[in-house]
Amino acid sequence: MPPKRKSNHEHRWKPMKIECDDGLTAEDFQGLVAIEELDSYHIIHAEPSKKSLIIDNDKSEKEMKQKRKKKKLSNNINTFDVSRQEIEIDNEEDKDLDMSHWGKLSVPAPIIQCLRSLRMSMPTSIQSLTIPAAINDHMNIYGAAPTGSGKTLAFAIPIVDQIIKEMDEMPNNPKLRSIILTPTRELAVQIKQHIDNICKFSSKIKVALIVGGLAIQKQQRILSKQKPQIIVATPGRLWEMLTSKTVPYLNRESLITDLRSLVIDEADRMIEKSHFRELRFIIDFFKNDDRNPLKSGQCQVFIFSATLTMNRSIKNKQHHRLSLKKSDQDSIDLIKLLSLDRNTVKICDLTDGGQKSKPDAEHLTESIIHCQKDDKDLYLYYFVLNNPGRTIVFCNSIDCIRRLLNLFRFLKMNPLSIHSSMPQKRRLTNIERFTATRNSLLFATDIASRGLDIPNIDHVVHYQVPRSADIYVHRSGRTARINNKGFSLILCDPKEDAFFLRDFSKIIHKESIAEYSKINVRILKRLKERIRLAQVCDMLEHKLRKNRTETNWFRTNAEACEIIYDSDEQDDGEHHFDDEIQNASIRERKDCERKLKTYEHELSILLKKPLNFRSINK
Ligand SMILES: Nc1ncnc2c1ncn2[C@@H]1O[C@H](COP(=O)(O)OP(=O)(O)OP(=O)(O)O)[C@@H](O)[C@H]1O
Repeated sequence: MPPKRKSNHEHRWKPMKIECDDGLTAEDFQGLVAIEELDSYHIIHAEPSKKSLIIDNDKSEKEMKQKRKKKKLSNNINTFDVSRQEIEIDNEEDKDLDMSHWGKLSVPAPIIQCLRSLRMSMPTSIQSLTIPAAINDHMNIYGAAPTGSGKTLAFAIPIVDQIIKEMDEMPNNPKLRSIILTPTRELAVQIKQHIDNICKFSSKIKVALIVGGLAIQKQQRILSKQKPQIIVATPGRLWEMLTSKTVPYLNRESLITDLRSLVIDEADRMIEKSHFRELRFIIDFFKNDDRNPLKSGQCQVFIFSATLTMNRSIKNKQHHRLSLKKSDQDSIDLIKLLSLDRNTVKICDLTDGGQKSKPDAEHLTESIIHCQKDDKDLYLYYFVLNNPGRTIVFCNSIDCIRRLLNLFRFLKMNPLSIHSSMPQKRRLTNIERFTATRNSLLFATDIASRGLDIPNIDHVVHYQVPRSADIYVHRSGRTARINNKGFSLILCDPKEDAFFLRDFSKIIHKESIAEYSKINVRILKRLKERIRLAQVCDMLEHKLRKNRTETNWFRTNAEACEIIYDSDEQDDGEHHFDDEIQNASIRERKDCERKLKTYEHELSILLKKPLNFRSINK
């Protein structure tokens, strides 16, 4: 039905005050008595023959909201009445799933229906161990389980269960009940999505994201307006908000009295130098109050990671790790640091002290290519061409990522990247683009090594050997998640090999990492020329960038000295900055541009020639 057209008098015209700030007097309005305005409308442009319609905005907005809500309901699982615990199931296939295993763990019906719609019928081992202890016995949980084994739901389900129980009692008075701390922003975004997925039965459960790199004002507004029961945060931004006292909802008193759970995800990372300061602030915030909710048991604590129990003497060997001061020794023991009574903590270690933090050999195939440092580009290119799919390549530095990104752009591989110097929004869109494309290549630093749950990553490549064993575990764990198969490849130069052998062998079982065998020397030779050309193009482009930066520097300085600067034309003599340098720079730039064009053209011809990988893979 088309919206009803309204006559003029039905609209809500409002008198408007005439402002005369611009020096206008009433006389200037020449007999005009008053102005009225109408702001609650929008115009729908009809077909050319018909007139446009003015629609009452209040009403149409309402209608649109209702429509949106209806659509949302039909897309998701339905019904919001938690107490009735009846949720309609959209998909006929889901009805046949046996969800009884979750019921046995005391998971409430609304969550089970969400899990059904996600087609998760069987709890994972860590979920089976921790959920009943958290829900029924209200234990604090200290959980170590392999990467991709479902640790997020192991803490998310008890947190939501607690909120459901409370909603029955006081449905209209939301309070901040849970804070989840994670080391990276991307992980926080993902945890929020996981929780949203199991809260679809109720629009009343709100989860907010408090992370750096995105507008703080917007996050403050969301907190004030939505009053979320759950906050997923990175410690720095949370601390900033707490201390700025700009959001009344996030005040000291409410945290001490209202909070019912605190999660420290990737806990071993959180106690490393870069995150520990802010985490300690937050913990001290609770500890410095006589009513410390962590100590009293009012606030349940969840501590999780795949490498939580990994032998610390191995992890701490690396220089970049927390150099422990004597006074900080205790901080490593999070249970002690949080003032938890050990009798209230359920310790679940499914990793055998870190020996089994990765997916098992049945699911994760680990491989290595020993090569010279200069040949890594070639082997990486070979591997990616020979193994189509979703591949994430980890590097130890941002410079390395930038170089590889450029190189693989010249090779027309459409690479993406993620590292800490990138604007947050681009980090998130790059992950989205990587996830949305079946054959995609992402270069990443270790900000992407922990926790990220991107579906169906087929391969992980360690372009540089990671600096510690736990990083190796987390990087490799981006593939082979939740019983899927995956492949991890290390590119190892002789220097790294010595280090790898010395420091990793105890934890990683180097003997289980086989030498990558599918190398065809004939194809490798052909790829060599492509790599050489791409490297030359990269080098030339780098030179060009440098030249531009220098030119800009000259220009800025020339302008500062009030000297006329023209990069392309000869100066007429009187005021010139430094002709010789300037002209050399222009010549160099033009030479670079010409060479770059030639090499790019040569490379594009080579890239069109087919390579027959099929014969090797048979
Ligand atoms: N019981 C389940 N059945 C099927 N899939 C599940 C189940 N529990 C969790 N998953 C899915 O498994 C994937 C991995 O879960 P999650 O990210 O929680 O792993 P993790 O143990 O935290 O991994 P990491 O240590 O790498 O952070 C997610 O996509 C999640 O939705």
